[in-house]
Formats: sequence, C-alpha cells, structure tokens
Amino acid sequence: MDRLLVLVRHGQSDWNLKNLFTGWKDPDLTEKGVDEARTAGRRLKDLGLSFDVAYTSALTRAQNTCTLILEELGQTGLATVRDQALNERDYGDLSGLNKDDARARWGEEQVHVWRRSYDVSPPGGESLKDTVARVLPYYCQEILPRVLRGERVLVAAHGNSLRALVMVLDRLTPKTIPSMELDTGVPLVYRLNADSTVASKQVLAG
Ligand SMILES: O=C(O)[C@@H](CO)OP(=O)(O)O
Repeated sequence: MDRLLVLVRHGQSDWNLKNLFTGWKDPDLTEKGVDEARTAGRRLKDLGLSFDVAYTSALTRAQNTCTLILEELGQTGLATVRDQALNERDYGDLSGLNKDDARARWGEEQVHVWRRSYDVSPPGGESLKDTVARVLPYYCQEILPRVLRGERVLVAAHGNSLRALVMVLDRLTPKTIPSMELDTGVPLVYRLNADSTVASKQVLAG
C-alpha cells in the first residue's frame, strides 16, 4: 500500500518579500509565490502523483498554494480541509515587525533564538514546542489515519507548522531542529510504513 503524505510550504508571501514576521497575519502570495506554487504542482505531476484529500490552514497564502497545486494536477475541486490547527506558528508581538529591525533592536542571537529554537517563545507568541503541541494532535487524529488507510494526502501549510511535523517525522531533536529550514513551494514527499514511521522522503527542489 502506498501511504503517501506530501507536505509543502506555501509560496512566497507578500510579507516574506517584505521580510516581516508573519505568524497568524494573513498576507497573500506574491507573483513569485504563485509561480512557486504552480511549479510545486508541476513537480508533483511529473512524478505521476495525485491525491485523495488535501489539508491546509485557515490562512490565505496556504489555501491559495493548495488551490494552485491542485489546478496544476488537474484536481481542482478535490476535497480540501481547512483548519487553523495547521496555521503558522503565532509570532505574538513580533508579528508585523521587520526581521532586520528586530535584529538591530534585540540582537542577532536573540532573534535567531525566537525564530529557530525549540522552546523559547517570542513575547505573546508560540514556541516551536507550542506549535508541535497544536499541530501533532491534529496530525495524529485527522491526517495520519487517512494516510495509513492508503489515502494520498497533500498538506499545504507553513514554515514553522511544517517544521513541527517534520521534526516528528524525521525524529529531529531540540538540538538539531534549529538548523532545519523549509523552502517556499518545495514539496516533501513522504511514504510511511504501517507503523507510521517514515519509509522514504524525497525533497522536490529545483
Ligand atoms: O514570519 C513567519 O511567520 C515565518 C515564516 O515566514 O518566519 P520565520 O522563518 O522567521 O520563522
């Protein structure tokens, strides 16, 4: 049985381009982001992949990425579940601030800790650990059972909500997760074993 799970971070957003902390704010894709989403769809199609269900967040940039991928696959109208459990990590008081301005104000090191550490939360926001605690139950209850039944599942979400999932799938640790980056619009193609561990992983980068 092909237990297929594809994770893809949304294409470039307007606030990615402007270098702003985004979190639960809701900017749309840039033109480049639209291209990245379409390219992701074409790469999946070139592999001969298609899906039985798609999951995305409650945020526009992920939803539109999902729609564009499905268009490229000729699967417009596929059953798609939108849930805020898959939203980006909430950046709290940092949301809307420029990342370079934040570095100038609080220092490179502190900003890196807020962005990439496992358990340090930005003021008013979620740490990656908090994000794992939100995303993982949703994955285990809603997504994983479908994959294990042999449904082919696409998840279009966000840098940090997907880092939370990849951390679990790839068995990364609080020490190794800080160096793990996800590029916009690059699908991660996982095949799972019956016990939900990873059988294979393919990164569909250029
Ligand atoms: O701003 C954000 O919400 C995220 C993703 O774009 O940024 P970072 O890579 O700094 O976690």
